[in-house]
Amino acid sequence: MTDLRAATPLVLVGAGKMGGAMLAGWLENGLDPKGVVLIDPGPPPEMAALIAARGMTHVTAPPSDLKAAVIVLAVKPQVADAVLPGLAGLVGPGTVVVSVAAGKTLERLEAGIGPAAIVRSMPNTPAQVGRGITVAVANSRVTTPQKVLVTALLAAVGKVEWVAEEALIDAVTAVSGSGPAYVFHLVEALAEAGRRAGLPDALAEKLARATVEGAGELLYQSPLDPATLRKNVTSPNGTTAAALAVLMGETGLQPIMDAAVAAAARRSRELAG
Ligand SMILES: NC(=O)C1=CN([C@@H]2O[C@H](COP(=O)(O)OP(=O)(O)OC[C@H]3O[C@@H](n4cnc5c(N)ncnc54)[C@H](O)[C@@H]3O)[C@@H](O)[C@H]2O)C=CC1
Ligand SMILES: O=C(O)[C@@H]1CCC=N1
Repeated sequence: MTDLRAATPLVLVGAGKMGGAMLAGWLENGLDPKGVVLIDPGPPPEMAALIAARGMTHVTAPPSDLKAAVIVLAVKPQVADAVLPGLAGLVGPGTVVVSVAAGKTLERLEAGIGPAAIVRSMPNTPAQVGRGITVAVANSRVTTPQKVLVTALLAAVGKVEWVAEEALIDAVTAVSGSGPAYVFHLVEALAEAGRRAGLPDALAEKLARATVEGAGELLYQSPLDPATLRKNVTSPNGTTAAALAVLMGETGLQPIMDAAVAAAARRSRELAG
């Protein structure tokens, strides 16, 4: 288990779906709830329950008497600019700010909060079960120990990759940040196709869900690459081959995925503000 003691006091700004998923993962991994301060005027009910159950400090505005070790900014990009100046007082000489806000550039973040060590990162919600992946980029003020600390924090909820080129984060957002939604939609679409093929509702849902769960777990545990795993399902001239002729055809999944990822990356660039 990662030692997260150096990450406190940790101020989490925005304890919604992403901030909450990371927090749940950190608590699972031993983060001391007494070292956590949550700033959120309206957390979702399940988060409010977790805050109460674990005795975390919950405020609706930044406290004036605290210097944070880590500030995690997990509010919507559209409210980040308004929130950042109010967080400046929490920044001390050792503080590192970690933003998960889609689109918000390091330059824009620093313009809001003032001179600070800042990491722009893109996690995803499987962080909640310790199976996220986060890609991060640091500004020039981030020290090596701060990078080690942020890596420990992010690694507590999944895999971590650092990039030197900030522009890559828009494509990262489009692939892994938003990606879980594409997979969940695949479950919805597979279930719907099953219903249209005559399966009862509950069975169609159960089959689609279990198939994606199982395929994901196989991918996780297997040393084989996805193409080989796919080929292992595909008998020559069998049922899978018939389906893949559609999915891998000219109007199949690849052009749709290309368009979806391009749209998400474009939106990430727009969200810079
Ligand atoms: N949901 C996801 O899968 C991912 C989200 N992100 C990023 O995470 C950020 C948050 O997104 P979600 O968690 O999905 O949104 P959300 O709406 O679930 O959570 C945002 C939280 O911020 C709180 N909030 C609003 N105004 C605030 C303020 N002035 N001060 C403090 N807290 C305030 C809200 O009450 C809410 O609990 C966004 O910037 C998004 O781009 C990044 C990766 C994945
Ligand atoms: O949809 C969004 O904008 C955020 C960023 C990645 C996932 N959710």
